[in-house]
Amino acid sequence: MPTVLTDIIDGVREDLASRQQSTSLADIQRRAEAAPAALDVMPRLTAPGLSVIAEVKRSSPSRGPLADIPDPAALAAQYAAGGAAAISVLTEERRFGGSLADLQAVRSVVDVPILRKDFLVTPYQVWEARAYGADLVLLIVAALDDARLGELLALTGQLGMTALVEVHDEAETERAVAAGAEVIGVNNRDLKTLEVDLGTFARVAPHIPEHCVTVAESGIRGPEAATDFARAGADAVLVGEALVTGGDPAAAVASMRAGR
Ligand SMILES: O=P(O)(O)OC[C@@H](O)[C@@H](O)c1c[nH]c2ccccc12
Repeated sequence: MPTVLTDIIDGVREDLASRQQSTSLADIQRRAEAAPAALDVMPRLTAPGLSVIAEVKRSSPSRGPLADIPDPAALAAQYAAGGAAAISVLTEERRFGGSLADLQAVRSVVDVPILRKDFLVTPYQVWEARAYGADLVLLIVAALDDARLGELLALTGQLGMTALVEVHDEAETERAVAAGAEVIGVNNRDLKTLEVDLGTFARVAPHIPEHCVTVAESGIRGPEAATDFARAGADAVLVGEALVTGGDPAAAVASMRAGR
């Protein structure tokens, strides 16, 4: 049955096919191997207090255009100044207005770990993430079967990166854990319908084992909400819209970190 998620992935696969025409897998692998080693995000995510993963996000299918962001590197530098544990850069073009050029631009100015936020369904995209300087990749359980999830998770580790494995319910959490996920993000937004239910995190988080890092994602408006998620078990929050639409991104990140 087609869902918003399958529609997005259809577009992602088309764009991927055209990139693969101009850059072979061997070429992208060479670039990945020549890139400086990936940064280890784990010490930052397991440090005491609430970590903030701050997102560079221009628009989204559910909310439409959010912010122009003519200079994603400047925004990322502000996030870093506010103490972001990692910076998420959307690279999906059609629905989120992102690009690999944004990832590259952010990489050139910050030395905090960077997450490639996209709909990764093939090994090529994982190599590509590393070639453009990513330290983490998003793997969405709802978009992958068990074999693919395991394959992409293993490749991510081989390339020295960390996977943020995204779930939305208990069954997906079990699949993520069985695949060996170490960092699990609970998305409050259902990617099949785009609806946000802020109660999702509190329902799903108890099913995440203690040894995993737990991230609350989507719909987090401010420091009070961040504190609520921390109390409900989040080690980190992933925030986009509230940071790109608020006045002072560095101060906004800092205030969310204070919520613990
Ligand atoms: O802008 P928000 O509501 O703060 O959400 C950020 C992030 O959680 C959201 O962008 C996101 C979570 N999972 C995703 C998967 C694909 C694209 C985007 C996302």
